[in-house]
Amino acid sequence: MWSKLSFILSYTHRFKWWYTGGVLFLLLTIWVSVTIPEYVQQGIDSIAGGRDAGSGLMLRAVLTILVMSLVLMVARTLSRILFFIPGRLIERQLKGEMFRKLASFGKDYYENNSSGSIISRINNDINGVRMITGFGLLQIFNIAFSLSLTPYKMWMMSPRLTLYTIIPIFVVFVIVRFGMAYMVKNTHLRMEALQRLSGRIISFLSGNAVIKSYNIHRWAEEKTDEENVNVYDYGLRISWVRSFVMPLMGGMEQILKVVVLMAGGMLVIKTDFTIGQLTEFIAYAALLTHPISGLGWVLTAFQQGFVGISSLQTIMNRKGVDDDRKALAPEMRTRLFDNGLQVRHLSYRYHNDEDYVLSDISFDLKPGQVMGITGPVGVGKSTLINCINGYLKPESGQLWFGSLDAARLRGDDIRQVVRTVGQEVFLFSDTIENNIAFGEGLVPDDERVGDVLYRSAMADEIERFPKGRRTMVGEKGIMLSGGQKQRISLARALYSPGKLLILDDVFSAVDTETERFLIRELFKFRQGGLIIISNRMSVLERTDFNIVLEGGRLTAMGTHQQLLETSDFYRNTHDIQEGGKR
Ligand SMILES: Nc1ncnc2c1ncn2[C@@H]1O[C@H](COP(=O)(O)OP(=O)(O)OP(=O)(O)O)[C@@H](O)[C@H]1O
Repeated sequence: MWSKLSFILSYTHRFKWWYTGGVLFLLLTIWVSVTIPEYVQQGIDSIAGGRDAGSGLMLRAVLTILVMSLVLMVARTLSRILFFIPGRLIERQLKGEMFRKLASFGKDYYENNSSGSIISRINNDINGVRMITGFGLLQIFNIAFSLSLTPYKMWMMSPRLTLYTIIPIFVVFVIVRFGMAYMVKNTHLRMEALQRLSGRIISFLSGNAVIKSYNIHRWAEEKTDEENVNVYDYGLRISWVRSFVMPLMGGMEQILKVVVLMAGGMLVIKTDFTIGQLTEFIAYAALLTHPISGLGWVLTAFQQGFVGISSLQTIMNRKGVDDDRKALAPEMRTRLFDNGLQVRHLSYRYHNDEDYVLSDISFDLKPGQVMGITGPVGVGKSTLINCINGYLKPESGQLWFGSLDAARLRGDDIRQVVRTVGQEVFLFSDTIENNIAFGEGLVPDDERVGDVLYRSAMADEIERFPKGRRTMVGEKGIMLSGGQKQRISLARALYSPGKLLILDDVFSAVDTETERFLIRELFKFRQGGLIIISNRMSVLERTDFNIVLEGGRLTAMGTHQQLLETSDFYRNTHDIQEGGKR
């Protein structure tokens, strides 16, 4: 509870002057609201007093009510503005902070949380915080002021009549409380169902091509509908409560009026009360209904908001993969690969309870060298390069950049000098040139873009697009072929080169001629080191040396010629490919 309150306070205190202004205008609003009935009473009683005695008084009362109503309107509007804007600003800040935090998590977080559910949960949770810090706080002050001033005024007029009004208010409050508790439970269930639904929809939309090619629309629709029905069911329950509780509020105002009219009417008959006083009392009773219904709403909003806050806190308190690592000074960063890379007895497993994917791997890569990695499928080639580029964290002492232990380096420091073109290419829904140049400033450099497009063997193909390099690639690059996407991804790495370039099987989707061109260009212009994962001999025979991975172990290392003699896997692959050529 306290941690949640301090979470709210840590954001609200940044806007304390907004809230202070809001509270002052709210006080003015409530003071004017409870003062107007006094003038109504004066006006009515002056009418009852007859023309001579009353007309002047009545006119004065009417004018005062008019002025006060104007003040009320302005003060109420300002009080709302001063509470709502901080609520929205806090929502904006929180979304930014959450995005930064989520971006700092490693792969393990995303293995257990689908992006659909993360987005939906965060939106829901942050909405809850906005409700609390905006309308919620306004209501709390509103209720506190109204429930102290209005009953006081009523009590001063007639303690007995005040007690009569409390009974229906209490009954309705209890009903509202139970109704709201039921609503909170269902809102929570609905939120969870919505998260699952968003997760499914996102996954089905990204796998739309598979759904179409296997003609499994019905299966996807049924899966989606399962959750859709849940969202509908819970939503319906919430609507039922709303349809019952909200009219109850309106009803309560009428019940109160009847109670006050009956009990107060008796007082008027006994001449203990004037007609004006009775009208004033009825106005107060009506003023009470809103804060009481507001109380039911506030309790629910806070309960719901607190659930959201604890889920946000879980994310906020989770450490990013690099939180404990110190950033390198900029000059150290740029010289990170100056002494090459040393891998020493590297072993890696994804989870503590699983077998090692990589075992006891050692090799050196000097600046300027080209190294090939080859081996059967699933032996840990991508895992190895993800250890080198800092996405995965090897244990201390197993991977070094000169004298710097990679286990102590931040991933972004490593990736400033190590560029990777992976198997899975991601393109943003933007133009080709922006997809290439996004890492460096907002305006792509025409000449450099042209140069890297040529070196990635994309220049001719792009000329044929209607808008050339300004062609939009569509969601995730949908309008490009697999090979084109890979080469744009290569162009991206060449546009802002690091000191070590890693290519994970990027030649798999290109023809032999394009492959030859790409290799020639890569070797001609390479800066620093180059690691290429490939099983193609045309690539491996041109490197300085290659390593062969089998079953997570390094089974052979050497030049193309050496490996033909020492590695069975290498020789077999060579023979098969040579056989294919004949
Ligand atoms: N995030 C992960 N969590 C758990 N296991 C994983 C994860 N990623 C990969 N693996 C496992 O690690 C092993 C090696 O995978 P990796 O992708 O490194 O192989 P690879 O040699 O690059 O395969 P390919 O040639 O098919 O690209 C596989 O058995 C795979 O199932």
